[in-house]
Amino acid sequence: MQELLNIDIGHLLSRQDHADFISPAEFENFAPRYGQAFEEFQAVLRDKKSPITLSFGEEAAIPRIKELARELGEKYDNVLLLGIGGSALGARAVLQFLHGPFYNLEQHSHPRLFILDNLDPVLVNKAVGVIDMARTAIIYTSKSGSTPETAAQFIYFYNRYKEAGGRLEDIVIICDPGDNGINHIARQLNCRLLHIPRDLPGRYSVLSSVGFLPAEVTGTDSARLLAGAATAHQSIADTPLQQNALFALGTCLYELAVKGKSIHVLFNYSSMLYEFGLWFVQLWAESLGKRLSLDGKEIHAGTTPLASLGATDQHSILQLFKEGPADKVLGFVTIENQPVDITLPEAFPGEKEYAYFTGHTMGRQLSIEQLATEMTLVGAGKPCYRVTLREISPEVLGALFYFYEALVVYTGRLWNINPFDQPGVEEGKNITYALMGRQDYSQKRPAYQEAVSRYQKEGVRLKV
Ligand SMILES: O=P(O)(O)OC[C@H]1O[C@](O)(CO)[C@@H](O)[C@@H]1O
Repeated sequence: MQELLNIDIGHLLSRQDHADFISPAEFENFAPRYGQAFEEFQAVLRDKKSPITLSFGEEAAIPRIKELARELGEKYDNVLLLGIGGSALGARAVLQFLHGPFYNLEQHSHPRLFILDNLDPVLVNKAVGVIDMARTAIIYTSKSGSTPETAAQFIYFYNRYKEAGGRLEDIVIICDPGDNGINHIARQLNCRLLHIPRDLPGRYSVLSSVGFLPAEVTGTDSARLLAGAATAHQSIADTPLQQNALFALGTCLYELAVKGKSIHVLFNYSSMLYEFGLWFVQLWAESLGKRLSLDGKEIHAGTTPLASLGATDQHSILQLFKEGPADKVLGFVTIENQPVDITLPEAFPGEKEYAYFTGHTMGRQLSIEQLATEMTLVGAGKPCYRVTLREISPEVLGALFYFYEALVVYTGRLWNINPFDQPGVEEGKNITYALMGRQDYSQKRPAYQEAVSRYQKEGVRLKV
């Protein structure tokens, strides 16, 4: 049987020395140079000692998650998921990949799923206009429980839910098991509570109750997502260096970054992968973008992730990819076996711009366009790799999530950084807490207020 994922790195390599690609000598040097780091990483995976392997322990939680999803489905027409970043992007990716963008408009036996992942009064107001709170269950997902955007949304919808006569014990809270405000609230409400493994960071948590419950609500078997991840895990952890796809790709991406390819584009050739692209952006950016190395040196690690959609973005950003700065490496993601294809009937036979479509399928046209795009980029000196997905299925998506999580953690080792923290986002949060009047930030408030007014005075305003 065909593999869940196939990785082609052939067009990251060149036949001779080439500044934009990996040369044969550089490639040959991978094993002696990085082999030990990779084999150590494999050992950590095999021993299930990496935070990402905590997902496999979540198998035990699946029966309870299924039961909860079934109950919510029986009682409610809608499920409203409140979360942001890693607490929402994975669920969005699962929904889009397995059900497409029109899930909420289709007729089916499962509840509609609304994922609100922004603090935006206009958006919230629009949602309120279409969601009947009396027929809506709430899932509040926050690893830390202190993320201010999600907390504000929860406060608002909790009140609307109460006003609509909602049963407090049906609210679902998904969070870290620590002693924090969100757990206190869960106990106070006596509501449903699911815990995320303590050492599983939010952006790596899609393969836990964070992704599993919304998936199950829409009828996706989360055990199949996890089974796909387990297949990828086994291949990454057990395949020797020379044939290991993760070793080859991760090492190429790191070496290309060092050679100045500072932007990593994921060019997804399926609208079903659009949200996966957003999940990838957070995972790559927050994990690898680090000022300090593990030994405290200022290194400003990482490359900038970008998500693009084929064929759509051939008509927007492709021009820049091909002829703009030579600072990008591109990964194409394609689907080998589409669940449906559409054959084009004969039309306008006398018009040469239209006649040639007759008998072609849209799927075939998309794969021709993907190949044409990739080939022209490689021809223009832009290194490209390709990930081919066997089909649209939970197993494939689980494997894809896990593969990119492992890719990030391995390349994090090469950068010598911690891929599991995000110190850079804390300062902005602290200013928000202080200015919003959070009690335990009262001492810091005057200094922040002064800094804010100084900052605003520095603005140079021009009229249009
Ligand atoms: O799940 P939480 O704790 O609400 O955090 C949401 C997001 O905020 C961050 O902590 C910072 O952006 C992300 O890492 C995380 O996914």
